[in-house]
This record gives sequence, C-alpha cells and structure tokens, in this order.
Amino acid sequence: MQNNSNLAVNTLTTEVSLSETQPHLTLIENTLSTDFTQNELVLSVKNLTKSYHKTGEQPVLNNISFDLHAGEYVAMIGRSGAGKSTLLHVLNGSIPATKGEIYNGNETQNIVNFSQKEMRRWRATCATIFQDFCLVPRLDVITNVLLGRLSETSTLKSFFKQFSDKDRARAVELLQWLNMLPHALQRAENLSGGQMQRVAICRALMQNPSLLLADEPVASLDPKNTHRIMQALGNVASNGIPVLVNLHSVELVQQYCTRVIGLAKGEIIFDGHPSDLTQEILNQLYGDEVSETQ
Ligand SMILES: Nc1ncnc2c1ncn2[C@@H]1O[C@H](COP(=O)(O)OP(=O)(O)OP(=O)(O)O)[C@@H](O)[C@H]1O
Repeated sequence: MQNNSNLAVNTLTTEVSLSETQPHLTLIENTLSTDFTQNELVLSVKNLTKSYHKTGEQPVLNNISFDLHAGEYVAMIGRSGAGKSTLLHVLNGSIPATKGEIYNGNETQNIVNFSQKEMRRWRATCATIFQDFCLVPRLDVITNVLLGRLSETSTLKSFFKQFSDKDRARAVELLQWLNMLPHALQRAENLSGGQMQRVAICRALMQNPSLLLADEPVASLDPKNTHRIMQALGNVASNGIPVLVNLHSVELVQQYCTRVIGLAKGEIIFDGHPSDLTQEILNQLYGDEVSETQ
C-alpha cells in the first residue's frame, strides 16, 4: 500500500507549487467541511467539576460552565496548574469528570455519562492535539496523518495501511495545506518540533472533527512556526470547527483568538474578547507571574 501513498503524493506534488514560507490557505476551503452554521452551539459545559483525589483537597476544576460555538477560536489561559490540561482531557473523555454535564451541541445526552462505545465515538469527533503530539515515530508522515481515520477503519486494514483513495487524497491535501507534503514519506521521528506539530494538526483534521482541542500547541516553537500554527488553527476555526487552545502567551491570544477564558485555581474568572483583558484581570490570573506572560 506504500506504493499507493507514493502515487498520491507524487501526483499532487507535480500539480501544485510548494512553498515553505506560506501555508496554502486557499486549500483549506476544500479540505475542511462542517455542517455547522456560524455561531451554532457545538459544545455546552455545565457545572463541570474534576477532583483527582476523593476527599479533602480543592477540586482541580470547580463548577465550570461555558459554551463553544461554530467559528470560535478560544484561548484558555491561566497560570501553571490552573487546570487547563485537565479541562481538555475531561472534554475529550480521556479522564472522567467528577460532576457536571457536557453536551454535544443541542443533544440531550450528557457526555460525562457515555458508555465506552459512545465515548470512543465522541473522541473521534473531538480531535485533540496533545503537548507531545503522540505521533508514531517509526511511521512516515502520511501514515501518521491517515491514522486520524482509525476510528473509521478496521484495525486490520489500518495495520496493513489499507486506507481508501479518498482518505489518502485528503491526507495529501492536508499536508499540502500546511506545507508538509515534501516530508510525506519521511519518518515522523526525523521531523523538527514545528513539523511534528503540523503533522499532528493534519492528523486531527483527518478525523473530520466537530471540535478541535489543542494543549499548548506552540510551546517550544520558534516565532515563524508559532505564527504559522496560530494562523492555521485560526483558519480551522473560521471554517466552522471551534478551536479551544491552551496558551501561555497573552500576546498571541490578543493577536489571533476571538475569545479568551481565564482559569484560576480551577474556576473561570474571565470569559470575553481578548481586547477586554485588563491588567487587573491578568494580575488575578497570573499574580506575580504576570510579567513573564508578555
Ligand atoms: N493525573 C493527575 N493526578 C493527580 N493530580 C493531577 C493529575 N494531573 C494533574 N494534576 C494536578 O491538577 C492540577 C492542574 O493540572 P493541569 O495540568 O490541568 O494544569 P495546567 O493549567 O494545564 O498547567 P500547565 O500550564 O503547567 O500545563 C495540578 O495541581 C496538577 O498537579
């Protein structure tokens, strides 16, 4: 099947001009699609609480409520230990909530109560980019991207890399979009951090997600790759898929995001437009760390 991947890659590389400097933003129109209308409710979180320990200690997430709508590019900010990563893990079902409700759009079934099978289905639509990318180091880039279709492909077929032509074409298109097509046949373990991040985004989008969660996707990237990733996520959002991203840079939040949620000790203390973040709120969020965030 490797030959088929080769064929798809070769065909496309001859048809498009490759640039390492500017993502092919126009391709995103053909690459992403959602059934959402702008501002449609995609996720509703109600009174969510998470405690890692059964008794005594303050919960890591304490009675959190917010909605996410199509087209929103939302940053989650707060000092280290505020609960940002925990929130993403609870939202995508990889760790259980202690209390509260999470609804997929206007559906009435609470994700917190999902069975294992329902949770697998939910996790297929709630794509998450973790801090360590979770790529398979010894597999090539395009296969890593195709693994985003795992939930739709039988284990045996994916083991033998038997992905459909349609999936392969889409993987090529996504890699092209983030200028990673020239690396399509390279092993993931040989990529730079910025390149791995782009592959992780392509794999997440291969899932056809209804929601994209990203945990510090620009940590340890250089300025050029940082802006490339922030811009790419913004394009995902403007194509209707809401993006919730944990960030440490207030400057990036103000430059790219349409909304910011500030978390302190597991509670939301700000939810609004980035331009409404005042010094007072930043002081509440970061305390003594505030100067390090800018
Ligand atoms: N598996 C776990 N078991 C117990 N406590 C945990 C676990 N994971 C996280 N915590 C605790 O929960 C709190 C919130 O951690 P979390 O990683 O969600 O914070 P964060 O805001 O993402 O921090 P950072 O910005 O440093 O990534 C911390 O006090 C952390 O020690």
